[in-house]
Amino acid sequence: MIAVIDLGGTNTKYGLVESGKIIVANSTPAEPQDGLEKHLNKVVKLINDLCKDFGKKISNCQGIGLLSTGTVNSKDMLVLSTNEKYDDAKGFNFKNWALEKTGLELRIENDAKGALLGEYHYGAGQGSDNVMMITFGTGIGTAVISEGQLLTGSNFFGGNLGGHMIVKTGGRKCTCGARGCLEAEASGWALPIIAKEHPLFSSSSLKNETVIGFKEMLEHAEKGDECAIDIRRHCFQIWGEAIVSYIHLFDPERIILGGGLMNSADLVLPLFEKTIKEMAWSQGKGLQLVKAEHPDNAGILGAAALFKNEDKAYYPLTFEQVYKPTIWGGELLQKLPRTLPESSMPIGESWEIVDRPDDQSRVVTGELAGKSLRELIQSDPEGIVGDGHQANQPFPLLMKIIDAGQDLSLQVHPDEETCKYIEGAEPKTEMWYVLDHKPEAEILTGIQEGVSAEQFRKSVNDPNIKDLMHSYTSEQGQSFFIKATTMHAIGGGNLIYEVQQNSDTTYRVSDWGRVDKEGNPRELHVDQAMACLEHTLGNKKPGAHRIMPLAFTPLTHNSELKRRQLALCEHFHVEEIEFEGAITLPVNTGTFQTVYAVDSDLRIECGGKSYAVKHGQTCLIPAKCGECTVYAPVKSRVVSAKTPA
Ligand SMILES: O=P(O)(O)OC[C@H]1O[C@@H](O)[C@@H](O)[C@@H](O)[C@@H]1O
Repeated sequence: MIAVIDLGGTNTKYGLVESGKIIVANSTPAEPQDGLEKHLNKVVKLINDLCKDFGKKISNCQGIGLLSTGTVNSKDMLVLSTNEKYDDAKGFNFKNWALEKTGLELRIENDAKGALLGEYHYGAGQGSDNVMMITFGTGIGTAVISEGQLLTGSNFFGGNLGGHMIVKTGGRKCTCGARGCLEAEASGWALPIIAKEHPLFSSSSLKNETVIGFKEMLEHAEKGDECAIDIRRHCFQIWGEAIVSYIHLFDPERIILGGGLMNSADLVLPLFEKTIKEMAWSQGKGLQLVKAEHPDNAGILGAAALFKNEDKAYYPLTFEQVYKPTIWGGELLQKLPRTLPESSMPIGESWEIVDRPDDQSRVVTGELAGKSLRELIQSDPEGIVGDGHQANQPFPLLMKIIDAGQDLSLQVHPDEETCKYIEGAEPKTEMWYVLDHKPEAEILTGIQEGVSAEQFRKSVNDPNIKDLMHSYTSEQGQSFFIKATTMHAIGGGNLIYEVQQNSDTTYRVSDWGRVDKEGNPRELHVDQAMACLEHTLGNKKPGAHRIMPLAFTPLTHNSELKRRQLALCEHFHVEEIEFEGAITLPVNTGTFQTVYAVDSDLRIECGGKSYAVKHGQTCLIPAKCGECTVYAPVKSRVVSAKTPA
């Protein structure tokens, strides 16, 4: 979502835009007399009020897109001159103001260029890369896009000052200081002057009008008023000739016409077309003359389009796996359609999504291929992870597949509280989803009720310590919630999908007497484990946190779609979705979401493109990704994880 401000001469428009759609827009009178900063602060407050309706704050936006009258240096975010509006805009540090006031990045552009950007991306300019826009309003604004780029020039007014093209040598004095500019000879602000100076004005019906604008001039001419007819002839001649000059200068494929004059488009367009035919090079062959599609809101859309480049980069991301050989690794992973690396020890873990100092997921497909998850988060934390995420914060979760050829150690992970007392410890709550298992494979989780911490510690070298634990026979599709400080061990013969807090802290109490080829045992961490345990047992919290499979709950009329919640805690929300055909994932939830393909290859459609997710692969849908539809050719399950709302 982008906050937008269009500082006009009379009114300031403001609003919220998401993916080229105006969510809400409003306007407030411009107050140049009170100074720019005061006015901008007021507008920020108004935008914040709009955000509240969506349960958000302005700081949740991706940035502020701002349009200003006058010449705008869009590289350094400065207004260079305003031509009599908001004198104090010149030299004002818009960038710092936005950062201090809202914490947001700001982009700024001239208003006529902004309106063209709006039409180019979301309106009458779509499909052409050589477009000019002319806005006939109080003044006459122009902007040019040539080969897909906004024309800038050496002083940022390239293509922008079409209203100040001199059309009459030694003509009327213009607001810009020159004489005979198009604006001075035929614009909204010049019309009353032109009328009053006209020799027939004293006998004209225009004399009775309090305001003489395009509308009045055209109406009176239509009724046969001689003075209005002559002014109309004069204006159309000048405008038509100016357009011919623009065609000769910029060679556009399409000219978009906007502003108040276009309320009479049916009259105006044929007259312009006639002049072009008579006077333009090659009679303007192939040139399209069109009316603006967003007469009132092109600026609002264009201000948001200043962030468009960042907007469009996201799509469902798949990553290279990071493999971890372990002493207990197995061979169930080999059943998945993937090539495993050669290794002297069997692969125990496949890290599917990871952002840790020593291990990084790297994107495999699309224009972000090769980028690490860290790089992506650093450049757009909220776009990848979700609202409020900071660039220096790691991805909150870690997803793994654990291939247990043998029993893993009997172990425990610390929680936030225990980590305060153990240097370097990181909290780790995890959940498991049994993907596959050998017959008789087991899971141990939770110490039996009534067993004291002391009794447990005395048994750490006893092979029968298993008897002090709850044990479960593995079942495909079964899930376990392993809250930090819960003692557990994954038994040999299990293939497990794990969603966990981003941590690598494990305290082993027993490795079942296992040694490596050289006869060395792995390190144990009994003291630290007991510190975690005492916390649990001391508080007499239940030891086991197994989540029994819940009854399937159909959520839609489509009885083919079944969802069940696997784990819901402060760190993650994991669910299993079973479906055949297509499901559309919710968009703009303020968080990323991951999709693991449990049973078959999947296809995800996003932004008109199709992305493959192989059976056994995890796909990350960034927070600011567009709408995604997941297709499964046959009845399939996915395990989807996200951070809770
Ligand atoms: O310490 P070992 O036995 O290698 O087991 C370590 C593994 O334990 C599992 O229960 C999970 O928590 C994994 O995330 C972890 O990597």
